[in-house]
Parts: sequence; structure tokens; C-alpha cells
Amino acid sequence: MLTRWLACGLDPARVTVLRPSGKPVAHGVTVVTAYPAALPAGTTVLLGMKPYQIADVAAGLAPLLTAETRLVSILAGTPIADLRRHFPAPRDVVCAMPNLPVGLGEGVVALYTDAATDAAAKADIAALIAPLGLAEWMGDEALFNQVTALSGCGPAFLFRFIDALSRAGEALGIPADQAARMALATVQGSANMAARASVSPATLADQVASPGGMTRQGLNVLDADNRLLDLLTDTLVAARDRGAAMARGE
Ligand SMILES: NC(=O)C1=CN([C@@H]2O[C@H](COP(=O)(O)OP(=O)(O)OC[C@H]3O[C@@H](n4cnc5c(N)ncnc54)[C@H](OP(=O)(O)O)[C@@H]3O)[C@@H](O)[C@H]2O)C=CC1
Ligand SMILES: O=C(O)[C@@H]1CCC=N1
Repeated sequence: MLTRWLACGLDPARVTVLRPSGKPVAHGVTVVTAYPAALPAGTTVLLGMKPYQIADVAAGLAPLLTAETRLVSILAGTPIADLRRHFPAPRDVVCAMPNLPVGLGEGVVALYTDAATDAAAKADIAALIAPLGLAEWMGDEALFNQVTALSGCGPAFLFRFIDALSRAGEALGIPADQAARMALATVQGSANMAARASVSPATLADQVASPGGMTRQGLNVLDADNRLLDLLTDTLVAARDRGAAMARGE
């Protein structure tokens, strides 16, 4: 997220990162390993540590936050009620679920806030998120683990698909390096085409398939007994359920 914000012109002098390792983050960005005595007025805090660390982090951070501090969390499986319990002072609290392509401005960010958050703060945070890619406000927090499974975890599932497509080609005798290049370029071109198309991906799949041809035979394998659909549904269910377990502290 920070990579993209800096690329879009955010002044690095306005950013402070707290990380225990103290490793540099980017030119001009201040990195600290301990909390300052106070935060400047108008600070937006973005939580990005592991979800299970919330209590430890709150012990040091919560006393620094005021009603005016804006709090944005990207912690998976962490409902807004947990954030408000650990960080009681801020009025404006937003849950954001980015995915890795936000670094290119081609990500997806699911967002949720509650009625306590001020409308102006919500608009400011929407403007902050906008350069990262597609932003989707969720009306129902109960869907947050589902959208985390779909778009937050989604890049990993797509990377796995690209790798599997490549290795399947290799298994059929295509040289490994060529299979890898062709699988990646096929996914990239197809995603770009689907993004620009006026018809759905399902229709595009049928358009590739010449009647009685090769593609239809392949699609029949993916479609038999809803094989691919069931596989992806099971994948999202497993990820969603892990989010629910994390929310229970497991
Ligand atoms: N990976 C992804 O695609 C996505 C991740 N998330 C969420 O992002 C968060 C981070 O995940 P991920 O990037 O995979 O994890 P990483 O381990 O890469 O990053 C965790 C970060 O937390 C810092 N940290 C560790 N302890 C503390 C502490 N006590 N106080 C403050 N900061 C601390 C670490 O600092 P240091 O570098 O110095 O060790 C590190 O920068 C998680 O909550 C996850 O749910 C959300 C959406 C997508
Ligand atoms: O794996 C995780 O828990 C986080 C949530 C979305 C992507 N990574």
C-alpha cells in the first residue's frame, strides 16, 4: 500500500512506520522501533501486524490515540468490534482488506465501517484507498471473511493456477521455461481481455470453444460435476472459515 501511495506522490516525510526490526522502508520514510510520546494531530494509523498481535500492539498504541485519530486495520479476521475494544478512543475506524496487486494500483480493497465513523472520515479514507485499485465498501460486515477469501487471498489462488497451468503443459512435454512464459502470458492476456469485454467471462469461455473442437473437450473436464466450481468453492470456504476461527482467537 505504501509503495503505491509513494508512487502516487505521497510525501514520505508524512509517513512514520513502526516495525520492531527497524529495517528501512523507503527513502524519506521515518522508521521507528518504539512508540513516540504522542502522535501529531490528524494522524491516520494503519495497523498491519499479524492479527494475533492486536493485544500486544494495543498495550503500547491505544494510549496514544485520541477521538480524532483515524484507525485503519488490514488485519484479517479481525472485526470492527475487536478493534474498538482494543482501541477505544478513535471515533473513525475502518476495516480494509487489500490484496498484493495494490502495489501496482491494480489491487482490490474491501472496506467496512460502522455508523460511529464520521462521513467525512469515510470519504477521506476512500480517497486514500482509491489509488490502490478497485475499492468495494461492504454493507454487511458478516461478509468480510468471504471477501477476504475471494480477493485478499485470491492472488495466491491465481498464482497457484498459473503454476499448475504451466506444470500441466510441462507434463504434456512442453519445455518448462516455455510453459511458464506461455501460462503467465495466457492468464495476463485473458484477464485483460475479460476486463475490457462487454460479455461475461463465462460467455468468453464459450467463444473460445469452437463447436466440436479442442477447447470444448478441455472445458468438459473442468465442468464435469462442477469440478472447478466445487474446488474453488471449497477453497474459499476453507479460507473464510479460517478468518472466523481467527476472530475467535484460534
Ligand atoms: N499478505 C497479504 O496479502 C495480506 C495481508 N493482510 C494482513 O496484513 C497483516 C500482515 O501480514 P503479512 O504482511 O503477511 O505479515 P508480515 O510478517 O510480512 O508483516 C508483519 C509486520 O508486522 C510488524 N510487526 C511485528 N510485530 C510488531 C509489533 N509488535 N508492533 C508493530 N509491528 C509489528 C513486522 O515488522 P518487522 O518487519 O520489523 O518484523 C512486519 O512489518 C496481517 O494482519 C494480515 O492479515 C491483509 C491483506 C493481504
Ligand atoms: O493469509 C492471510 O491471512 C492474509 C489475508 C489475506 C491475505 N493474506
